[in-house]
Amino acid sequence: MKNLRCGYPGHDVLKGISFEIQPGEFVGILGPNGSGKTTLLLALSGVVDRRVGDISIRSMSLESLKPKERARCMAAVAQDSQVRFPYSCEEVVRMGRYPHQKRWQMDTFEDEKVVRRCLEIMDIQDLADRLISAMSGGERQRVVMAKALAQEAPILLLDEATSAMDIHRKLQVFRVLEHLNREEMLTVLTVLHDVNLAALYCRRMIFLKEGEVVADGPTEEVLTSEVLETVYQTRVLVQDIPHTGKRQVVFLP
Ligand SMILES: Nc1ncnc2c1ncn2[C@@H]1O[C@H](COP(=O)(O)OP(=O)(O)OP(=O)(O)O)[C@@H](O)[C@H]1O
Repeated sequence: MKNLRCGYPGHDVLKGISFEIQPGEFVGILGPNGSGKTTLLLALSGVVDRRVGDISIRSMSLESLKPKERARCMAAVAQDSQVRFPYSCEEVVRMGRYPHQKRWQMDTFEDEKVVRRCLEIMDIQDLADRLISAMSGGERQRVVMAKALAQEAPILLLDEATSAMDIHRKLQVFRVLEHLNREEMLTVLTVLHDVNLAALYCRRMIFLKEGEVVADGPTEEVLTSEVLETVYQTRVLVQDIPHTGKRQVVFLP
């Protein structure tokens, strides 16, 4: 992403953002409400048009990719992934295979295998026949995550994709993502409000404020009280936790 300016009619949200992400990185995008995190992911997915600047993926400009090619490159989970029709959970996960299929093509053995695997790794086999419209928020998020993984794209964009899950489920999902990231080179770019969850799994963090990057680097370098107090205007205590080797943040009242 090079010098990207974009936003909505009448106002630019991102004010000249540049960064490069290498295959196999696990990156957290953090920042206050309205700082432009969702807009950044929407620009990367090609939903919000850029006004100035360039976005390229594997040396190809985003605009040169056809929708199905984009979907084979990147899978995305939106902040509020509502599925308004009464599809079963399995049908929703199956939709993730669409970018790999030709028109009118029946599901192949490979499609079936991938759908089974994604139901299993998101631990939703028991929900397979349930209607997505009749699921809890956290259950629905696991289904939508399974659908994104079924796309088998090398890049995964997540926008608060685990926000409705309990802590056990959040950690379970992030452990799966970490495994796919390390073993299969899945590149993960995730918007998160939970700084401590990000600190456990993201090896790089990009902090946005008012549409600009205020810090970008390895987690151990940018997750500091100075950066957090600048970004969130809140006093914090940053600690390195023994046994885990991870850094965690306490927000002070
Ligand atoms: N469809 C839209 N039309 C006009 N303005 C929008 C639209 N969507 C978002 N905005 C505005 O753009 C700015 C950035 O929004 P964005 O959703 O990218 O922020 P965010 O960092 O993801 O926030 P949050 O943490 O609350 O999800 C905000 O000021 C918001 O009000």
